[in-house]
Amino acid sequence: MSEPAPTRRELARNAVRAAAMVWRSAPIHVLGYLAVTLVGSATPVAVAWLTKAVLDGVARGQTSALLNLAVAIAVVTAVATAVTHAGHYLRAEVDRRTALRAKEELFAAVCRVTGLAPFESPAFLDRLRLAEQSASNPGRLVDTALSVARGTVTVAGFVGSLALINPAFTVVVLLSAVPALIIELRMSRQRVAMLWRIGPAERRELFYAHLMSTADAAKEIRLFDLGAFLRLRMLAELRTANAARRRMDQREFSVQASLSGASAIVAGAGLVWTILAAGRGQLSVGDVSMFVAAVAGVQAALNVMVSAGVMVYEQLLMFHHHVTIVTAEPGLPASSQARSLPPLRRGIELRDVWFRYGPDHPWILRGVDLFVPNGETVALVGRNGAGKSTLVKLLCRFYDPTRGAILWDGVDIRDVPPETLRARIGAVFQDFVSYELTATDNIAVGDLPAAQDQTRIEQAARDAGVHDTVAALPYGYRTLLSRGFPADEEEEQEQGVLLSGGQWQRLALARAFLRRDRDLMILDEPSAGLDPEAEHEVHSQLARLRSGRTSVVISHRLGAVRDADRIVVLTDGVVAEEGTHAALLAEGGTYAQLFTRQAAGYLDDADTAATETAGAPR
Ligand SMILES: Nc1ncnc2c1ncn2[C@@H]1O[C@H](COP(=O)(O)OP(=O)(O)OP(=O)(O)O)[C@@H](O)[C@H]1O
Repeated sequence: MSEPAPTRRELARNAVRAAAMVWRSAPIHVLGYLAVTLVGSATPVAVAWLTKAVLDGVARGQTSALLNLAVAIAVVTAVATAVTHAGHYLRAEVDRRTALRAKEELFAAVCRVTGLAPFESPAFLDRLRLAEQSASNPGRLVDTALSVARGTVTVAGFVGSLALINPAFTVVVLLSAVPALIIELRMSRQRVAMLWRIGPAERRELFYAHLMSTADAAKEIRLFDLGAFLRLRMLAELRTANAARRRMDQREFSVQASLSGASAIVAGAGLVWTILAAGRGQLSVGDVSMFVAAVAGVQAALNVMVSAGVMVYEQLLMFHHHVTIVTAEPGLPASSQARSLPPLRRGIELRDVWFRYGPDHPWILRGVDLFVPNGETVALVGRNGAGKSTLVKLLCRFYDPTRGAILWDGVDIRDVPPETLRARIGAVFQDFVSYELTATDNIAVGDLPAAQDQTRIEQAARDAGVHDTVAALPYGYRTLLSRGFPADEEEEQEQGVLLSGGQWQRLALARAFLRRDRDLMILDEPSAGLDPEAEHEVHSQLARLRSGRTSVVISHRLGAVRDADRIVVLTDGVVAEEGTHAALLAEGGTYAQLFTRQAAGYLDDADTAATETAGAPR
């Protein structure tokens, strides 16, 4: 798996973008860093000059000025130390500020993604990981750019001296850096491509490591004794990634060894020429020593420049992942004529909706025609995998139908900005999220602006039947619902608490109650984790909430949906049956079969109980 490398033009644009980001994030610190770097590079020269003056003074016997010179050397040395420390601090601050901005940009873009498909795409997830990595140390760009600048100054300084002695050889030394640059650039492209290739292995390694270190999986891992199995898998992924990195390092090592050999040959040839010229009396001993120093200086500086240039290039290749995500379209195709969405009046229609999760996936919906009238409750039932949750995801426009359309009072929902549509929907999803936040926050996420009002939160909790539970927590609504984080020190909470599955389910319901004023309420298995009494209570509450509102309810507990205005049975990707509970029972189809089987299960239990009671010893 590889991906096309960015073009030169794209890289140039990325360079400007990266420089602008570093500059905008920390202009003062960047300037400060430049200043201390310049001062830092000037101090050795100053010390050298001052030392020379001291030595000359000693030689001439002018000891009166020596004290001042000694103080000057001490001051310059102190300045050199101070600017080194200041440089470290400023560089770290540039890193921190730029990383903050890069992360802000990156995750704003991630949150802008409108559909769910990218989060199920390995390419997107790999890119996101590399983009995060590229944001972790952006100050390196400044450093490497400075190294290039410093190298240029050194090269310019030595090239002058070298050219005076042997102009032709100067050209040879300079040209010898060109193949090195080309080869190193190719290596850095290969390195970035290698990082892309090992992305899935590294993500799997993280996945196994995460599994082994979180409470969610701890029970099963211990009961099924999965520790060694997961650890070995994690290590296998790490070995795969290491092997790819090692191969790359070995290739780089052999290339760099060859390049060093080539530089040594160039330098050696120069030295031979110099010695011969000195032998012929064309060069003095001083010229030979200058020549040797200048060749070494130019080669060392060119090396630094090439490595720094290559590092900038590599960083820009990595930064390309950041730019790709940040500048990507938000996902679902946007209509050219975005329409507003008036409150629902007539209803929502699914017109010949076909859907599959990808071109190589099976069809899940195969031409669903369905009308959800305004103010009515439609219950979706069907066997596992029939496509009920998928249909609900299409209603929220997490995906677009592959064929057909969903119309909201006749308006195709693809013509409406997704956030406008979603603002009109309240939902409890089958796989709702248990946020490791306080109880208040766990409810407030249902409607953040409205949730400023604590009484609304408490009312939603009351409606969901969870108020008493929350109020009885050690810190009431402020209690942290997690044991994985230290609780709020200001509140003097020592550690958070955990809720039971059914209590979490009720909190998720409270979130939905906070959005009770929305046009469409989606309830996907809203009572899955509740005990029978709680289920009855919640369904009665939901029935009150739904009354006069449009809702789509999914439940395998058919007793809970029998009161729906319309029950729709999904089978093989189409609406197989539709009607009221009574009508569908009378029809004697799939619904009647499912319902009677479920009811028989309850009856069997009752019968057993009755038999046991009857047969109990008198
Ligand atoms: N994100 C996804 N990518 C690929 N396939 C998916 C995805 N989500 C669901 N599926 C597949 O779509 C089919 C329908 O799943 P869906 O969750 O809609 O069924 P359901 O009727 O809600 O089932 P259940 O009653 O078990 O909750 C399943 O075969 C499932 O494997």
